[in-house]
Amino acid sequence: MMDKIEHIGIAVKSLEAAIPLYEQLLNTPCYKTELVAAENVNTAFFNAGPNKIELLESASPDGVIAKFIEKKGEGIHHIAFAVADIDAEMKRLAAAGFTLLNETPKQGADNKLVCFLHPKNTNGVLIELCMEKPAAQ
Ligand SMILES: C[C@@H](C(=O)O)C(=O)SCCNC(=O)CCNC(=O)[C@H](O)C(C)(C)COP(=O)(O)OP(=O)(O)OC[C@H]1O[C@@H](n2cnc3c(N)ncnc32)[C@H](O)[C@@H]1OP(=O)(O)O
Ligand SMILES: [Co+2]
Repeated sequence: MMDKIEHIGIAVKSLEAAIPLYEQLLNTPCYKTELVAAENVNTAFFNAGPNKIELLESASPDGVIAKFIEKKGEGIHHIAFAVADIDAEMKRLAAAGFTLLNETPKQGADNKLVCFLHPKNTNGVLIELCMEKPAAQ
């Protein structure tokens, strides 16, 4: 089962410019920035009630965010749902015919394991599943 919307990802050209703007918009400070090297993105997070906003800036000119902005411009890039068991959700969705963009959960921001679903099977919306990483044994 999908739980709440964990965050909405927004592609921006410049975090330096977008962070103060979103701080003003949401009337709350950015609580963390993080480079997610595996995804080639710099991220910035804000709380919005029970949900979060994730700003995404490409960490290199050939990253997925740079490509997205080149094609579509800045804007909403993905919707992330919190899931309690990412392996079980990935199995369920693959069996239902969705296209998983990674076959095993991968490292996301904020100590999460994540999986993306191709937008071609989800009405043009890139979906992210994310699960809090279990504490190391
Ligand atoms: C840090 C982490 C976290 O929260 O923890 C994150 O969020 S990282 C967030 C950044 N990482 C990711 O997004 C990883 C998953 N994304 C990907 O693997 C890729 O971006 C794909 C979604 C497969 C697209 O890559 P691809 O090389 O195929 O790009 P492309 O430009 O040729 O796009 C193929 C088709 O998908 C569409 N397309 C591309 N990105 C899209 C998006 N974000 N939302 C909706 N549609 C999208 C294009 O317009 C195109 O449609 P047409 O064919 O109709 O022209
Ligand atoms: Co995300």
